[in-house]
Amino acid sequence: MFSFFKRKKPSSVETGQQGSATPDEGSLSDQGLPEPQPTVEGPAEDAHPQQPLENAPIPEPLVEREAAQAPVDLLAPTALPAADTVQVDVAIQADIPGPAPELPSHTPMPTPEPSPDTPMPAPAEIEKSSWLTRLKKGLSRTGQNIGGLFVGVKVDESLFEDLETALIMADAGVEATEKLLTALRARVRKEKLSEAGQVKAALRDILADHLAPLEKPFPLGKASPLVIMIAGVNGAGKTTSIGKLAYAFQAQGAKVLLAAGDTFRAAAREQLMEWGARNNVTVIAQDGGDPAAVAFDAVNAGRAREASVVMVDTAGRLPTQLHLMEELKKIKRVIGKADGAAPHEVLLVIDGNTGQNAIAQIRAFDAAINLTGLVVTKLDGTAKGGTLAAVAAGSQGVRPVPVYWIGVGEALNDLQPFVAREFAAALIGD
Ligand SMILES: Nc1nc2c(ncn2[C@@H]2O[C@H](COP(=O)(O)OP(=O)(O)OP(=O)(O)O)[C@@H](O)[C@H]2O)c(=O)[nH]1
Repeated sequence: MFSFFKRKKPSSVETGQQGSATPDEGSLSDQGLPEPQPTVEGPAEDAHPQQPLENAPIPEPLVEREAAQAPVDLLAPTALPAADTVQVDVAIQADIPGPAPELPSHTPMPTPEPSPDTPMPAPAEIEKSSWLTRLKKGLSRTGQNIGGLFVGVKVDESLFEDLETALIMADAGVEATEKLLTALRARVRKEKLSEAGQVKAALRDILADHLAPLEKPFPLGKASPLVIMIAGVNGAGKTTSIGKLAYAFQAQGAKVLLAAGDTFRAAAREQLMEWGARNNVTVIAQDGGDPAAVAFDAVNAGRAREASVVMVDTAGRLPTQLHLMEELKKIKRVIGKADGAAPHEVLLVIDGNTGQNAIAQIRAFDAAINLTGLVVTKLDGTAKGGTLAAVAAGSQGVRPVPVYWIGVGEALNDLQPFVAREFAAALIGD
């Protein structure tokens, strides 16, 4: 549910003020880039006091919004803002309370007195173990299907046959399944493994090694601002992931700026603004118009404000919608006009429930915009998780694009870096 943004009525907007630099590629030709046009600042009334809003020409509707001037108390109960017009084509009140973010549940529990003999786990350890529990829970369907095969059985050919079926059912695909089972048979022979538990441990190691090439730390400090373009099919979790990443990057000390490049769906822009408010970061938005313009302005704004990260959201699209795939290529090209080395990272967000279709998505988006990484969401619920094994195997000609993060829920800390060993353990129910 989106909050209603209360329109702040700026007392004035500077006459003739233009909005975004147009992303029209004609005007962004190699002959010379247009000077980035001034943008309408969030708290515009202080900046441009000369002319009443009613009489002012409506500027090109670029909005640069300081998402929240007062830090948002993430744990505070949500006070619904007074419902008013949703307007983002002029300055928006900066201190609108957004809805409370989904935070890890904080159920008050009676705290037992720590015994002097019992070492207390460090907060980081608690956080880690809770993440692993959630990952395991998210992948429990596959975990039970595969892990259950090793209970009370002999190590014989029928175990391998059942494993083959379970891996295929988990969306691992034929290539990965064959590769994994060939390696497992060889290990069983070589090490003369006779216990089902030993075979399970061997499978976990082989799977972890198989997935390891997909594990890569995200190069947050590679450039400044690091421009990250985010793409994916409709509803994959792009905007939500951007919000979670903004939170995570800020926690690492980064200064984040967001670009509402999904100009197709108005609610997506508002959704991103909510995330901006929650994280207290600037959001560059435009009412309708060209997503490339928003991206272009955001990169320039990021540089001017010395942001360390600029994340550009884009509208969801299917690889079969060729004109929309062309639009995505254009956004990428125009970002490159604002900064020759950008976008530094091009991420595809994939819904973990998509199964083998994820492979087709990766192939198509990779061909269009040359992906640098994946974010796999919704590995909770019905996701089977084996798709990552298929990606690692280069199934159906897919390039094994690194998986930077995986998501197992809607809470802020439900998106975490992909760790092959943890994922492999969860997949086999360990
Ligand atoms: N269960 C679960 N839900 C998620 C996860 N990530 C995102 N979602 C939910 O998925 C839904 C769609 O997420 P969005 O971020 O709006 O997806 P989008 O890709 O930006 O959508 P479009 O802009 O329409 O293409 C929202 O309800 C999110 O809360 C996840 O890891 N687990």
